[in-house]
Amino acid sequence: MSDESVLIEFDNVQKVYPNGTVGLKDINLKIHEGEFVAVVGLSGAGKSTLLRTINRMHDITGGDLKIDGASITGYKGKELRNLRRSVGMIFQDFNLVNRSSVRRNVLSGRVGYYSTWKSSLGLFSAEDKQRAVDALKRVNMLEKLYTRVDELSGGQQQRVAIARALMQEPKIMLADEPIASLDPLTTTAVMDDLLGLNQELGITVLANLHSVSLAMKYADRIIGLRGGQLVYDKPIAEVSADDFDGIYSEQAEIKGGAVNG
Ligand SMILES: Nc1ncnc2c1ncn2[C@@H]1O[C@H](COP(=O)(O)OP(=O)(O)OP(=O)(O)O)[C@@H](O)[C@H]1O
Repeated sequence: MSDESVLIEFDNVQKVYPNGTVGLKDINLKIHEGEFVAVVGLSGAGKSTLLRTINRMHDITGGDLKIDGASITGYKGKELRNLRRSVGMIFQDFNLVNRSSVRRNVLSGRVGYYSTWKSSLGLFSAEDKQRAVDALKRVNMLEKLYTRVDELSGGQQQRVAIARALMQEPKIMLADEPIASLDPLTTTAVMDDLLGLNQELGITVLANLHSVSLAMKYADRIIGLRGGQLVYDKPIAEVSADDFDGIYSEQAEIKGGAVNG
């Protein structure tokens, strides 16, 4: 793929947490616009850390991270707000406001575009109210517009979280173990939603997944982490199931022994 289509670039990225734990080590990685990348690896491999450096939920401690060719490492104030608007994120535990309605939760995805006082009073424009309806339609949740979030199933809540992230009009969607709390049926619905926004809206998706078979079904590229290092990176056409036997058994071996993290 051409270098012009590089959207996210990790250049020798390091992340050491304040307590000394190494989260990421020498990561060199280019993600292209429109890719659906699955990040696999055992627990503690650094998958969440990798995702969270992209929206600066975690600051890196070495190297550089670029989005659209610009280093985001020193972003503050307006630049940081703009970065966070352009990067949507969903989480394993959904992170919704349970006692509020679906509509209110989805509209809250738009707060990055409002002054604090307007959003705290719920003064959203007609255009944004329509945007919320459209986002909910996309994930088949419009009928729940006025339902309280705590009356929804896990899968429905994750779909609301996707709609909320879509309100930001993101270029990038980070999905941190998006289906880890869901049953197989709702897993398919949520993964199909992510695939839809990748293929239909052109949003670049990075999803941390424990399931290799889901990674193979949905992603067009798989990267593997172990002990904070990038140990695997292949387009889906070149991936074989044996690769994962290798990666996971090797990981298990190393985790039991030499490598910290
Ligand atoms: N806030 C933190 N402070 C210190 N260490 C942390 C922090 N967050 C994560 N770590 C450590 O960094 C390493 C990578 O963690 P990370 O959560 O990125 O892994 P992961 O692959 O996403 O794991 P999981 O699948 O369990 O979520 C682990 O050793 C973890 O304990």
